[in-house]
Amino acid sequence: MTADGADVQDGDGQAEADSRTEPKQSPEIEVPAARERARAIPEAAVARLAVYLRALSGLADQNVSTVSSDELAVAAGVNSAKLRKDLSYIGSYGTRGVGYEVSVLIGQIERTLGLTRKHSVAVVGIGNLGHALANYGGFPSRGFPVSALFDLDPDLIGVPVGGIPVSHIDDIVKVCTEREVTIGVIATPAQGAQEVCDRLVAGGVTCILNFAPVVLQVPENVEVRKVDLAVEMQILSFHVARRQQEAAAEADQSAVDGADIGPPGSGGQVPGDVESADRMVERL
Ligand SMILES: NC(=O)c1ccc[n+]([C@@H]2O[C@H](COP(=O)([O-])OP(=O)(O)OC[C@H]3O[C@@H](n4cnc5c(N)ncnc54)[C@H](O)[C@@H]3O)[C@@H](O)[C@H]2O)c1
Repeated sequence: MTADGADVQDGDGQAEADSRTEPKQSPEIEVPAARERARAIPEAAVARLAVYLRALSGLADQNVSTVSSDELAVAAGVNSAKLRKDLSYIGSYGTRGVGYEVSVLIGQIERTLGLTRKHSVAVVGIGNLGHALANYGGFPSRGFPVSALFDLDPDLIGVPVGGIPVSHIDDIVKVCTEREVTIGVIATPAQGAQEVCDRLVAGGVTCILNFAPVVLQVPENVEVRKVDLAVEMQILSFHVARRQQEAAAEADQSAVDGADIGPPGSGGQVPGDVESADRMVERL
């Protein structure tokens, strides 16, 4: 894949104005600066960085060495101005006429997302959701191997799911410590989720992905993300409703505009557009 000449232009970010080339990799200076930048990255941009990483990994698999922002934006399904802005948060501006070096950008995003650290995942609650998560083959290839499963149902203990035998919840601290689990996925009912969380933390887990419909209390050094598909659907619903409102407002506006340029003698009203005229009267 080749880069287009117009790749690295000012998008929407002031940060893009000063530099056009990749900062030199100097660990002594680069690491604290990168940490500082990572703190300032908006949450939504962090989520998109993960999407760029997936697209970049696909390009690397095809031996693509450079990519333009337009090409990467298409591959990631975002607009290229947003992509350039997001990459500016991690100090990556690409090179004019060349674009971004795929391997360098992968390294930068991985460092920013903390993926250079080895992760190991435990899933707790091997019911419908836990089974699906444990059987999903996509986590190991993205750097998140599942290494432990826990439940309290005696029928499940010792049964392999996705190749890993389910351990009893009472062994959670010991097993998590031994297997150096860093991410705990809670897929138990709400009741009991806090206790599961506390036990994961006691086993050294510092990242919790919580599917249970409950707000968890954790120490300051522990990061929690709550996954709620109903919330995602509500957000989708909000966007659709907003689009419909915008479309209705536009239709109203064009009715008003149409009324202004109506045929001579019509008093500005397009014949038959009684409903729009009524709305105009309401507005007055
Ligand atoms: N966030 C979402 O979008 C979403 C979607 C689906 C389900 N969920 C939630 O995920 C959770 C699991 O749903 P499910 O359909 O898989 O339920 P499920 O009843 O099929 O499975 C729950 C499992 O947890 C085990 N369990 C119960 N208490 C436990 C404890 N203290 N320690 C260890 N294991 C325990 C049970 O034995 C069972 O195997 C529920 O809280 C549900 O509300 C969330």
